[in-house]
Amino acid sequence: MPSIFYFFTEEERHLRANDRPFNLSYHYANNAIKTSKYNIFTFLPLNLFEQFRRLANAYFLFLFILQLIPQISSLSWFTTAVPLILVLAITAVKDASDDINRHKSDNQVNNRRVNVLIDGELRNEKWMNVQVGDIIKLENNQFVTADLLLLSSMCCIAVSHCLGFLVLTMSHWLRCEPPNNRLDKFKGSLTLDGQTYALDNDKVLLRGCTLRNTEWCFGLVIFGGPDTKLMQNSGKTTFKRTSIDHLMNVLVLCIFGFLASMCTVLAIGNAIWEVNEGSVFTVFLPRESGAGAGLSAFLSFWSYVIILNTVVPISLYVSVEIIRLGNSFYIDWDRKMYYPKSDTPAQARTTTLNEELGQIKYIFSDKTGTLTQNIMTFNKCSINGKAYGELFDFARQRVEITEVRDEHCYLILADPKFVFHDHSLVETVREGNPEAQAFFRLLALCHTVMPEEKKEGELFYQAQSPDEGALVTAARNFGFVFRSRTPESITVIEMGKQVTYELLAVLDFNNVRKRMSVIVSSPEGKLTLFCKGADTIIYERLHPSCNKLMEVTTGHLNEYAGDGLRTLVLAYKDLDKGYMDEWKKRHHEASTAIDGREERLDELYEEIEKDMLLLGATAVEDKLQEGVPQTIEQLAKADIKIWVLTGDKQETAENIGYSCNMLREEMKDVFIVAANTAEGVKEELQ
Ligand SMILES: Nc1ncnc2c1ncn2[C@@H]1O[C@H](COP(=O)(O)OP(=O)(O)OP(=O)(O)O)[C@@H](O)[C@H]1O
Ligand SMILES: [Mg+2]
Repeated sequence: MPSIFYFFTEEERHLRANDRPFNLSYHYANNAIKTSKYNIFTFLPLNLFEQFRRLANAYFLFLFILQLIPQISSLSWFTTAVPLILVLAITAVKDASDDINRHKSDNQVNNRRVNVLIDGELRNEKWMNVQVGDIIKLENNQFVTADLLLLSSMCCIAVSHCLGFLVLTMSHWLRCEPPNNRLDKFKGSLTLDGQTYALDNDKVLLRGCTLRNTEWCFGLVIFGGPDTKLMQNSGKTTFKRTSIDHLMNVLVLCIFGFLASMCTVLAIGNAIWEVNEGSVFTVFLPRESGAGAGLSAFLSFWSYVIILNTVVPISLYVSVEIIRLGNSFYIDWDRKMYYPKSDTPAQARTTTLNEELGQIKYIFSDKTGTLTQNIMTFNKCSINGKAYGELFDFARQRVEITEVRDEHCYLILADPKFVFHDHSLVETVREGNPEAQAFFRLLALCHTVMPEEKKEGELFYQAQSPDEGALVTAARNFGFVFRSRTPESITVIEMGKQVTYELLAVLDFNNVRKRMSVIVSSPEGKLTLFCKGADTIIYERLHPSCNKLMEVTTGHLNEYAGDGLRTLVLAYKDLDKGYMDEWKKRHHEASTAIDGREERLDELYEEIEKDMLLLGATAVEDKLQEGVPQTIEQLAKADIKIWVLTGDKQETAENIGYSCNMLREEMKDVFIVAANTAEGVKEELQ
């Protein structure tokens, strides 16, 4: 391939694993990074240039130049030069020390070591010497060196479809998109022995991440150093201006105008004086005799600029900055903004925006984890039309509390911290109620949790979403212990008996689908699809025979939502072998398709996730964080409008809104905007 490509903007990246000469011909950036701005030689000119881009400095420089002209200045040059040089020097020292720190951190990162596969053996190389196309080996808890295509790993965690180790002599060819800053998208393809495989976001590890729960992995470097998504995202920070800055700029400009007009008037006066009286005053300013009145007026215009320069309050900028700096110290020191539990003081991250704090009109907040604790507890459930969980009497007080702990010998591996306030459910499961068992089997199978069993009998769950963690833990304590998973199977201990299910497909969750499913085959060969998701979504996809059960369950769901609990609906469907085989084939085709992959998969999911049978619903509680209602009340008093983002069911969201004082009783008609398009929303608002 011609190296001419280098001169054009890259349109598509081509590379081959472990073929340095080939990859080098494209002149891709290697893995060294540079965040520093200057080196020894460029420091002085670049830094001065940057400093003089600030209005105050440029203004003083201009005055200084005027003062150097003897015909204009009656003041000596050092009156401006000394303060200017002082300011420049202090800033330069600060910039230099910042840049030295950047150099240090660059060096530290660039000199990290990683194992690179070169000529068939692993060599310990510096990060900066890693090239695009190299195969590197990462170990647990190591930082990911560059943007990698995951080739193989011990314990595939996020990646269920590993590509298998690239045999190095095989003819292969990798094409992918050029470097960009989209963290959530990656498109590429791998041609191996004439077969093309699609590569997507799931198969790349990005620089800046850390490898976890994985003994080792091999990855192929796709983007290095400045081309990595991390570096592509670290753009220049824009300088933010507050409204006071704007006002100050306008005022200073007006004062400049005033100065200019004053000098003009004085210069005209000077010209008139000279015509009438002659140039007697020139003892102060050395001027050649015989110069015309016009020239003299022009020169004296600039003299007045120097003499009257104090009307321009350029030091205002400096003073305001000092005030803000002091202000930010007060914020950092504020005892009332200190949270002792986690030892967190308030922190003024930027010193330029302090006064804007008093001008806040809107607060945009996330719900889960920001307003709430993000500690989910499985509280209630409805199985086949019967509700279990805390029982309340009319006065809404607990009447019967029986805690479910691992007092039963069959509950091996139970989580000792789990409590559930209703004993009848344990009895129901133990008696072998098929729906209750299917309910917990579903919870044990349909999720993306990773188990970790460090010691025999000590099981930990690592859940990306805490809701799922709570549900799987619940199943575990009711006798359906999710024990381990591989990309092809899930092992569950059901009422003390170990059962391994073959995992045929995972229909992932995303916030458009609002549901997730798994298709598993039991050891007896029975094929089942288990699905859990938002009630509205699942209800649309149920078999008509569930109508009655649906009504009862809806009643329970409304009750749960009324208590502000997060609900999920569970459903299942038995599949027959012939259909599944055929579906699986189409699924494989769709998942390796290069264009329209997502749409095709969605269609297939839609096709199989229908006519399901309802099992029940779960209710998970996520308590509000301490002080949230009080804080929101205070904010509301200050007339600050608050927007909260959540994916919860509408009733749940409303109830949480009430419980955290976002919505108050007197706000009688909460109105709902339910449109899906920008236009629709506008119309409804009107
Ligand atoms: N792991 C999951 N499996 C199946 N369905 C889920 C899962 N997580 C959430 N859902 C459903 O999808 C809906 C949207 O969830 P999503 O996670 O997108 O919301 P969110 O924006 O994270 O909201 P929140 O911040 O309140 O969690 C939820 O109301 C729930 O019904
Ligand atoms: Mg969520």
